[in-house]
Amino acid sequence: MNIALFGYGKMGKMIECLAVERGHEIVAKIDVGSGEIDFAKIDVAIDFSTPDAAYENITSCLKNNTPIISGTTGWLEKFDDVVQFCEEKNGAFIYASNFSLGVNIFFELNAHLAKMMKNLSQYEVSLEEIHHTQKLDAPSGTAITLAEGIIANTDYQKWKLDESGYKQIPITSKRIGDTPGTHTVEYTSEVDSIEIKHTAQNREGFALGAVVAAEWILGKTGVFTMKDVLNLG
Ligand SMILES: NC(=O)C1=CN([C@@H]2O[C@H](COP(=O)(O)OP(=O)(O)OC[C@H]3O[C@@H](n4cnc5c(N)ncnc54)[C@H](OP(=O)(O)O)[C@@H]3O)[C@@H](O)[C@H]2O)C=CC1
Ligand SMILES: O=C(O)C1=N[C@H](C(=O)O)C[C@H](O)C1
Repeated sequence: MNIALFGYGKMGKMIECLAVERGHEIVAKIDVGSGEIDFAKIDVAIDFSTPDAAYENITSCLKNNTPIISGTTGWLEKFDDVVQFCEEKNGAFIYASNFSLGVNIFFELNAHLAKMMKNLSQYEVSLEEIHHTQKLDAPSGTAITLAEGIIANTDYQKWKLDESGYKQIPITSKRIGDTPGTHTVEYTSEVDSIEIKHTAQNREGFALGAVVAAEWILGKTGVFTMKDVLNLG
């Protein structure tokens, strides 16, 4: 499969290694200021760029009938526009705030726990995410997905960075060294606390998930999620 990488930073480089190991060819590495793109030779594109660049990268792939996998976080105010555009173009698109198998299992666990906690008003929920100091967005996309999973299964109505409130989930974001990504969901009462936690040891799980998603989407049309790819739940 011929893969184009939009964004050739920490993730782009890791994806290149894994994709080549799995027998794919990287036919384009698109970074800031790259010239014209020859879409004719691209089977599928993978975008791990920046919050400012993702929308343009994704829509240019859809305009050129190129399936696109995006893991870039921090641009989701335009997500609905992209979904509509993908449908208009009869294109193929997957976004995931986190491509790792472990985090996608963690998302299922989070939803299940939230259902169990729904009527237990003595517990209050909070989220914490820790990432490396170069990260541009906060809270992390993964923390937002976790908060949305709790909102969908309880009476909580929204999340807020660093702020508790009525029916509101507080998210704390910490930036420490080179931390690849640690997410904790905690329910606390007067007498105890329940905690579930996912710790990425490195970026390999994210990169492998993105390559698996690229392999999976070839020949399909529509807007999909990692739940479709991994056949979870
Ligand atoms: N969904 C998931 O599983 C994961 C998501 N992420 C997300 O992926 C994104 C990238 O992460 P990471 O690789 O660590 O970040 P990096 O900063 O290491 O890499 C981003 C790259 O994108 C480049 N870039 C900037 N503008 C454009 C553009 N217009 N088109 C193409 N590339 C561009 C940057 O170039 P320059 O440095 O010159 O600006 C840089 O090389 C982030 O949003 C992060 O949150 C990260 C890990 C896992
Ligand atoms: O920027 C990162 O590094 C990561 N970003 C994603 C996020 O915002 O959730 C996924 C992962 O945690 C690493």
